[in-house]
Amino acid sequence: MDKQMESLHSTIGDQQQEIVEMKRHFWDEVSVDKEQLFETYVSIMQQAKDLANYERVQDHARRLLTKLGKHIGSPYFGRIDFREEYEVDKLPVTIGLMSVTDENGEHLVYDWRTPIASLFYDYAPGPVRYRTPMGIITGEMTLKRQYLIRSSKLEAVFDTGIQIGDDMLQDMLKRSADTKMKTIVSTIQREQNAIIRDDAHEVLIVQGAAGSGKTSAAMQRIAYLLYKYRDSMHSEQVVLFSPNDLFNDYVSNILPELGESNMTQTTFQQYVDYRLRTTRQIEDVYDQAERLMNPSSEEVGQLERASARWKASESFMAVADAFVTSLMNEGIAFESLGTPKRTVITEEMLREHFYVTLADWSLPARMDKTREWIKGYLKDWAAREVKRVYQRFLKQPNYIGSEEEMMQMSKKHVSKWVREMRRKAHTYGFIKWDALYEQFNAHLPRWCENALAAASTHDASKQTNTSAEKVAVAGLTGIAASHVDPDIMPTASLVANMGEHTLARMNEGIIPYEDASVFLYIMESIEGFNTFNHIRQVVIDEAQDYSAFQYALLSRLFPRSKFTILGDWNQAIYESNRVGRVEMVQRMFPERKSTVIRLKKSYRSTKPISEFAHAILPNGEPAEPFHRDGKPPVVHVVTEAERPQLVFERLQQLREAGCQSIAVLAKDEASSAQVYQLLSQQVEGLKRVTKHTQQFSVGCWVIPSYLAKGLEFDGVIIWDADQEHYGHERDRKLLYTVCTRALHELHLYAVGQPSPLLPVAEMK
Ligand SMILES: Nc1ncnc2c1ncn2[C@@H]1O[C@H](COP(=O)(O)OP(=O)(O)OP(=O)(O)O)[C@@H](O)[C@H]1O
Repeated sequence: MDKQMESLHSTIGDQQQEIVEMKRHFWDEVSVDKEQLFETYVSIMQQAKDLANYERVQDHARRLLTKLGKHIGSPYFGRIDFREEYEVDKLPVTIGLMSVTDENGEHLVYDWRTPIASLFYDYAPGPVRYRTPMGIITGEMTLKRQYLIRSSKLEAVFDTGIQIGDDMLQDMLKRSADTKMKTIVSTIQREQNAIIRDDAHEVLIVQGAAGSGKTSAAMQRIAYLLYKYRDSMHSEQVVLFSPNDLFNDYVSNILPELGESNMTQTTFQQYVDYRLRTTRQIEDVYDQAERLMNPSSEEVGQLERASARWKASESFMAVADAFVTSLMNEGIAFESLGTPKRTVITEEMLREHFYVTLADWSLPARMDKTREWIKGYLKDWAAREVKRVYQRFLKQPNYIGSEEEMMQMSKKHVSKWVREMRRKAHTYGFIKWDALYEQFNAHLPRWCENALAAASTHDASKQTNTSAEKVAVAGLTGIAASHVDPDIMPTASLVANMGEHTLARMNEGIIPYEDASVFLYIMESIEGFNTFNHIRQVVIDEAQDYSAFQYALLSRLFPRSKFTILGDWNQAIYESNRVGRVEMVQRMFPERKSTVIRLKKSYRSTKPISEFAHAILPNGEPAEPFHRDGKPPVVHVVTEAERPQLVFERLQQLREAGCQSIAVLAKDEASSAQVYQLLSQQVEGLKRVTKHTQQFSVGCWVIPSYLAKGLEFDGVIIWDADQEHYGHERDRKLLYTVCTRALHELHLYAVGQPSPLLPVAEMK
């Protein structure tokens, strides 16, 4: 690698000299002589081509140099000796973060993503097989060895068995939590490797316990896919949907560290904000969480929680479908188009065109055709209007100028309004979208009845095996209708209350979070679904936080993409998504081949912390903790007055014990602000995370519980693990989520009675 870097340095240096020379003499050959015009042209083109070539080579050399520089301190981490069937000689295969070849092109180190390297992750010494583009290769692995090399120093060597050595993993897991996620390439576990290299499924769903390496596996998977399909797939064709900007920042280093460019990172909220045609403010998931945690009354809380739950479900999707189906015949509120003084196209004209002229077309086709009709109408209108304005100008004595100028002025005057109206038509501004969603809520019980009726038609058609059209009657997609569960349909009066409550929120100028995706789904069902065809791979992290509507939208948004979906339904802390299940996610991609992989082992926390956290969820998915010793979690029962001082002392103690990142987790935003105020005087460098925080640094942080999702800290202090804050059954998953953020130490503080959801722990 040293030799290669040296040679690259000199190539870059020599070429740089060449480029400077070429640029300096670029114009020397240029002749102004007309006779030599053609020769001049050829010479310039040739030079430009050479220059571009040099620059391309330079660019490549520079990138390679950076890569070599990055990996030279730790050029490999594994070795296997492999003897192919019917061969005599063993091939030693050294594995690292990048392939390195000698001057003859022979591999010195194999990239961890090469087919042969998969043996390292999948097998113990013995008979083995691996898949290559040419077919399956079988043979015997006679040695499997791991190296720990840091800063060009060999620190340890292990010969290992089935799993990638526990010693190595212990060493990795003992380290401190960083502000950025770590790569796990040298210790990828077999079941994680299956996720990383899966190529057979269009939708890969991973359900894994907290800390089981879902996010890590997904990141290495992207690096793997970018390597495998390097000729046809680029990083900008990969999109990551993550919970927030902070999380985006946390994982943003992985791909560059693995030598790839970063993918596009976004949040679903950003898409909704960009796309939803509303003048109201769209609530985000965090404001929703705050609202549901702190309702104005118990009654409102019950209603809002039920509403949020129901509005995320497939059953409710059937209700939205029923509403959209009804709009085929009537009900869309139109917005007239015109100038400030005159209406040009009235609501009535639009209604007539949409519901009579285009009655036989689908809704998206009607939208498109109405838009075109408006544009045509405006063209005729503009011609008439220009004449009218021109006549008016002619009659006005204070306008002076030639007839030509007057005509120009008239055209300019009219085209300003035409442009404005065309823009409105283009963005479907001829529909009163907010009014439409209000109408949906005003008659919610009616759409529920329609949905139930459609569902029974659907069931009947299924039983009698009648035509596909009948199934489609059940809803636009047919997916939702088949999963209408009459048992979870709220009663008619509750439904009416929910509708009214949403209307009241809309009157206050807000679209509640649980409604935003429903509204968008209705809007896109009418307009036609928006699509991004060039995207090849979509990764959805914290998948349990997405509703049926969000999946339905995402699957249509990326029609040509494969999906990697990672979630832990044990961490479904948002009320609006508790109905979500892995099976529901599969149903949302009916035409794509999908599979579910379960990760059962959790790596993040020490064994005592993992066991403590899992005992909070006795009915959750089972998880086996990786065996790493540590101190058991402690529940501290304290008085309110002494808590700040005790937590301060705990922070000091954790810092002295070597914890570099420590989080004090308070349940909601208000208490997190209060804790920050109480502690910031004493704790030097204390920082606070809010939903607007975009970046993370090592140190002590105060964080509202729900914002700690996906992150990890050396030490975690839970400020309010008491009956008052975590007293309800509905708080169980949140409590589990916050406890599983800790790598090495977990301390819970309770004023008065500790939370009844906690397992019996050491109390102080
Ligand atoms: N094979 C591995 N080798 C080394 N460390 C690993 C491995 N798998 C997971 N880890 C570590 O375990 C921790 C948890 O991983 P990660 O955040 O990917 O899990 P997760 O399943 O996404 O967790 P959560 O759902 O709780 O957010 C990280 O510190 C990660 O580096």
